[in-house]
Amino acid sequence: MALILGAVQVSKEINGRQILHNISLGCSANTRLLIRGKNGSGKSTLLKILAGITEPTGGKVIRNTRKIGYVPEHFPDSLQFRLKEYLLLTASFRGGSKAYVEKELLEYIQLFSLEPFLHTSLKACSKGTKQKVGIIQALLMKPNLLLLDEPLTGLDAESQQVLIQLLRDKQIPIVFTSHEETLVTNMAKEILQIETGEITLQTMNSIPKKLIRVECRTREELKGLPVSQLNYEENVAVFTVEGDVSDQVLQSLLRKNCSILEVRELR
Ligand SMILES: Nc1ncnc2c1ncn2[C@@H]1O[C@H](COP(=O)(O)OP(=O)(O)OP(=O)(O)O)[C@@H](O)[C@H]1O
Repeated sequence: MALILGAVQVSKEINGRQILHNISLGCSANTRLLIRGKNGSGKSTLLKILAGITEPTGGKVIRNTRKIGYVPEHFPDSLQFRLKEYLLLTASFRGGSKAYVEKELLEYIQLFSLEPFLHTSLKACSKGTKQKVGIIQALLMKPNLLLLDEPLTGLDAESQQVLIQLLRDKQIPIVFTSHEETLVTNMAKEILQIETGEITLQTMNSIPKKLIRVECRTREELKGLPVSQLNYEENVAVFTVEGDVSDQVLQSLLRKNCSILEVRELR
């Protein structure tokens, strides 16, 4: 699969202190890579290097796209804009029709319940609201790769679910850091563990399979879906799907007007 982003033996030294040592990784279309580690282990520094915000002092980064959506851990404090004004401005850099950009922005505003804050100055916005602005800003540019530093931090439970769902539907590679278990179980396909700037573990993460029970008129409705252990009787189908495709399967069934009767994680 084509490489979209790669790090080759990347190191970073700041003020004579080695922050990262020989980190290598690669991202292709299906990547959902979680960078995990204790506070101060070097996760944000690595993400900044991947995003091109800061340069490595050793090794190199290969970027085969220029459309990288980067969401920092902390939204900048010094911006002199109001919320909607800022998002419209940043979205305008992407080009294209203004009406289309506004429509898309409106959808994100509704999705993240930002209506009450549209004309609030960014400086006066809460941490969670600023976090949403950072996320929407990155998504509006239609990136080919997302780099997210602690994306769930500061978001309320409902907005966390909205974001997880949005990200799971994206067909682009996503590299993220998180201390939250929800993102580990719902999104990470691979985990890269770093401790004091060094990779200590690189592993695959299996998202639990799901058992789905659904009412549908004919067995044909299930044709072409990646389901297994299918049992169909009297308009009710019971089957299992891999965790990472379960959302797509559910959406496809809903589009066919099937009624979802049960969705259960299989551990
Ligand atoms: N600009 C800088 N100047 C000096 N030291 C820095 C700088 N940026 C990062 N560091 C140091 O590098 C180390 C790694 O920091 P980094 O922010 O990457 O950690 P992290 O794993 O993201 O931590 P957290 O989980 O707390 O967000 C820390 O010891 C930090 O103090």
